[in-house]
Amino acid sequence: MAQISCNGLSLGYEGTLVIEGLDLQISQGDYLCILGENGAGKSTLMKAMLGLHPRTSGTVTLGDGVRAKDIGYLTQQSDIQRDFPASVAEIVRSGCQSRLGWRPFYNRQELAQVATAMERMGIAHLAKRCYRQLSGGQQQRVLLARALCATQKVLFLDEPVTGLDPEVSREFYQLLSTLHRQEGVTIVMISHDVEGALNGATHVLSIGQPSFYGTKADYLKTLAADKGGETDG
Ligand SMILES: Nc1ncnc2c1ncn2[C@@H]1O[C@H](COP(=O)(O)OP(=O)(O)OP(=O)(O)O)[C@@H](O)[C@H]1O
Repeated sequence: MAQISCNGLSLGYEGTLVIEGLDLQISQGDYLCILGENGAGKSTLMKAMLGLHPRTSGTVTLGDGVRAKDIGYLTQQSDIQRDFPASVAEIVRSGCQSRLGWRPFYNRQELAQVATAMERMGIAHLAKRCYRQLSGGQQQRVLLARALCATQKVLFLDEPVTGLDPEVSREFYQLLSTLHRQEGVTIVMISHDVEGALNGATHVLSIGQPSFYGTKADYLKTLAADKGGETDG
């Protein structure tokens, strides 16, 4: 059973459609890379799958025990977020917030989860540091640890390596691959860094021209065939 299914999904803003009739199925252990030009509708699709953007038509169905609040979401960072005056531990802890309900404090299990997430992301030593004083790569690790506190199942990442240098990006992809391979976390990532992002991916969705949805192996075959066509012609 799929964790997330989109059927005939169309999305837009004020009468303008950005995505039309999309069919998609994401299952446990998939690593889906979403590609497309600026403005193609990638972030809008991610928000719609999280229930944060209204559908124009079609359906988004969550299954296999996944609810929207079980999805860890690492959004594109704005300058205001980068400048947030909180400690690393506070930011990571806020990943548990959706489970707090009316409780005023985090429980022992949640605090243990926060500590584990920081260990796994290699940022435990930064716990008391102020978030806005960290480097871009450290900040992304903090946000990934935060997203991990929200989920053990599914991670959504919107352009997570934007602004990071190639070495730090590589480390970040390695962290994601470890979560994917060793812990079976489903990963859905939007990226403009096609080469880096495709490395660990199992599936590709390309929105716009050319559009594609399928396994990475089939995507690479399509690309090779297109290139062959170009040289033949
Ligand atoms: N709040 C909004 N109101 C109106 N139009 C919007 C709004 N947000 C996005 N759009 C438009 O919808 C289209 C899709 O935007 P979206 O952010 O989903 O694209 P994207 O593929 O994620 O782009 P990028 O790669 O630049 O992040 C764009 O043309 C954008 O201008």
